[in-house]
Amino acid sequence: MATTGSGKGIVVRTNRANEHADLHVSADVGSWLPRRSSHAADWRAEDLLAAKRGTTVSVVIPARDEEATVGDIVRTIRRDLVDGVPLVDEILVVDSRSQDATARVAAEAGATVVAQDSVLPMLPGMAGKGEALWKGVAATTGDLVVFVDGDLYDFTSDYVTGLLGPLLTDESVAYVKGFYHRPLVGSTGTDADGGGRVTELVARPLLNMYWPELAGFVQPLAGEYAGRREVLESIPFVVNYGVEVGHLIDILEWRGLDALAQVDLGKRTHRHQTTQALGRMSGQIMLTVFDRLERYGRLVSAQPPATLLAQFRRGEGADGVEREMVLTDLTCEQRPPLATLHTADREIA
Ligand SMILES: O=c1ccn([C@@H]2O[C@H](COP(=O)(O)OP(=O)(O)O)[C@@H](O)[C@H]2O)c(=O)[nH]1
Ligand SMILES: O=C(O)[C@@H](COP(=O)(O)O)O[C@H]1O[C@H](CO)[C@@H](O)[C@H](O)[C@H]1O
Repeated sequence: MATTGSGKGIVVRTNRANEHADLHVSADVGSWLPRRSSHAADWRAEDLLAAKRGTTVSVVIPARDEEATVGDIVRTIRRDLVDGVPLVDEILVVDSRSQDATARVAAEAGATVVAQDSVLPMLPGMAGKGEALWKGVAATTGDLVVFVDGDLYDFTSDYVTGLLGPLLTDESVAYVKGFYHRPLVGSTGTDADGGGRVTELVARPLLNMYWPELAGFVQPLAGEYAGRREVLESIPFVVNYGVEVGHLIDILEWRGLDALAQVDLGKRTHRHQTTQALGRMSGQIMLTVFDRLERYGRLVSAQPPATLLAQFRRGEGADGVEREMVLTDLTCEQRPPLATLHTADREIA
């Protein structure tokens, strides 16, 4: 493994599998990394309060069946950043068709709670994380919007201050992604860096192939990120798990790499989905990437990709296959930029 310093602090190692020892990311990525990467500890809440100067902040937490974790997340933000250092003006939990006590737990913890389908009710409701986020932007008013997943363990409020730092101190920054070490917590133990499976197996390779400008993002699918409202209301939201990759590509294409930043939030532990669920997530992300490849003219496919995913699991079988077949429609449904909705429609948000 060859090692070369980029001259900017990050150590670059070249994988032994390559004969070409002169591999390197683009000069744009090399200069973006030190300029637009920071650490949560760089952004103290007291300093950000001075920088706030009337800028309002909303935190949006998408939550589907998160009764076990959403309460602590809300309480921590309220304690530290509402009652403590008043950086946050609004905490909204979007109850995403939960079947458990998510709404009650979140409300008891001090959040405003909306049912996903009650926002913009004149529109037919849709399922998915991106739908919850889009409705969350519609139902809040903050100049800056911070997104925090509702399934986090060991959440600390410096996730929020870290994400707000670049936005409150540099008006040229439009959107900030968190990054972290991502343990994979299993029944037999924890793999310290085994999490982010869809990131490593699907999103990172695709983004490096077609948008190498984004190669510097340590966690392109991070569920913790923040943006300016005028940006978030000007881009479409993929209604499913394609929402994060869609945002990154759309903002890069619209505002350029320098409008994007990332902040090291330390470690992130969350509830993991099954491999089959991540298979469906992967399909949604791939269809979002293919949609953007066509949209931005980077690839023209002779035949559009199919959207039906067939998966197999133990169960009654037939035709010699002792498995159940599970079919999922992965269609990349999208919500339009909120700014394109008529004012009258918005007033019911
Ligand atoms: O239809 C959905 C799917 C997910 N989520 C929420 O979005 C966050 C991230 O989803 P999930 O944990 O399923 O994704 P992962 O982190 O495993 O990739 C969590 O707070 C979920 O409760 C949601 O609000 N609606
Ligand atoms: O990053 C990933 O590979 C996936 C799955 O994470 P794990 O393998 O369960 O740690 O998690 C992320 O992806 C989703 C799709 O973008 C986001 O919505 C989640 O917030 C994020 O946790």
